[in-house]
Amino acid sequence: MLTRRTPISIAQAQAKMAAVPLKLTTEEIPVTEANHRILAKPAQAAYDYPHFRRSGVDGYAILAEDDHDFPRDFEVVAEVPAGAVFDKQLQPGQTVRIMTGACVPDEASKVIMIEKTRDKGDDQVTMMATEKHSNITEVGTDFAKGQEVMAAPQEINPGGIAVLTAFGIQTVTVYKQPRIAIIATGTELLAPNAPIEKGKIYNSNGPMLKRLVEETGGVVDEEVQLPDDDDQIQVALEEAIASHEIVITDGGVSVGDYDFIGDAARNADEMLFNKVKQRPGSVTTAFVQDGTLVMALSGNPGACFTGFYLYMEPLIRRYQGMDSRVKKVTGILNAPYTKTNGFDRILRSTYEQKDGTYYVYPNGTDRSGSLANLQTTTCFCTIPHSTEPIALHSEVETWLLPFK
Ligand SMILES: Nc1nc2c(c(=O)[nH]1)N[C@H]1C(S)=C(S)[C@@H](COP(=O)(O)OP(=O)(O)OC[C@H]3O[C@@H](n4cnc5c(N)ncnc54)[C@H](O)[C@@H]3O)O[C@H]1N2
Ligand code: MOO
Repeated sequence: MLTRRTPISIAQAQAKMAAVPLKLTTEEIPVTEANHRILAKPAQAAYDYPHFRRSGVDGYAILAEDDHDFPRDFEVVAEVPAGAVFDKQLQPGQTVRIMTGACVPDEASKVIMIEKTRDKGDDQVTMMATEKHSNITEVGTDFAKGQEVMAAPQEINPGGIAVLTAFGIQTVTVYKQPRIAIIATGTELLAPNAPIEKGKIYNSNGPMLKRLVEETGGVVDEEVQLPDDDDQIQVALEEAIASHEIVITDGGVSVGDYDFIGDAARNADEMLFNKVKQRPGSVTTAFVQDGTLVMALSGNPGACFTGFYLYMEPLIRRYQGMDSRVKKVTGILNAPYTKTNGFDRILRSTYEQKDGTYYVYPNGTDRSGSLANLQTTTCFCTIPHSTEPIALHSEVETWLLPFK
């Protein structure tokens, strides 16, 4: 029997996803493994940085009282390489030869660069001229002791790893990444190494979804491909739900004889939606079962890609205390689009930004079943449902995609 579905708007579907309660948990991990993880607890400076007066050049440190009447001769009383400390007191007429990164004696006011000096031998050096700047980085120039060096939540990047490491911080508290299972369904799906056959296709959505999840900060620890077999799908779904925060299914969500995911949605603890007023991806379905969110994306590649960004990306980000990275802006439609639509249509597009305005270009086909433009799409734009074609240069809601 054909099951009737009640479609809701994209905004309503997104609101339902945003209202799903999530249990955010944290873990402590080594800083060296924290790249792209989301910091959950801010980090503080345990000491001033730098914590000693640091020479910015290779040269000679001098006292303020000697900083006049150049050229001028000095007695070189020590050499201070990086890592060493001059443990005496610099006297008038004396200098220490000091290297970049080395600790400048407290009493010195300036470091004269080597290029401005002449070595006279016998521990004597002539400084030819003074310097405009001290060439010394004072204590606490980067961070003062107790200052927040990294606020939370934020994504740690290689630069952030340097900041944390500079304070000897070895572990950080980050949000746990949601564990996600991907179940691709379809008897037409071939094994990756099988020869191509008439009527069959490779599971191109599976690897795409895995990378989309990973780029968003989730962990895919189960990836299965199943034929359209109700029993097999039910068993896989139950097992995946029992051990994951999120399960993504792909395909088999329409009303065909072999589309079994819709039944699981209707029988679930909570059905969020099983049809959205959008193209592509009107069949997109979401439900909660035993506390696990199941997102059923369309098998059609264009719809699968679109559905991920509209519904999955914000959820995976929220699991890590962060907002979606899909940036919503107003764009100007820079190519005609004459089709009328009963549902809002999300066009895979590209954009350019000129003088603060986003110009949006539909990126070839808008067909749900096409994957031709997935590599080159950089944004979506929404063509609102309407019985009239949308005019060229209309303002359109535009969704800039991350990683593009
Ligand atoms: N009678 C109706 N038929 C259809 C309706 C409808 O309302 N009534 N909706 C259409 C719309 S709209 C869409 S979208 C699709 C959705 O289909 P499913 O999500 O159930 O997906 P499948 O039927 O399994 O496959 C659709 C298409 O995608 C290909 N596919 C599936 N899995 C993959 C994969 N892992 N990698 C690449 N391609 C995949 C599959 O071979 C089909 O060509 O239903 C319409 N039908
Ligand atoms: O929902 Mo389908 O992807 O709209 O063609």
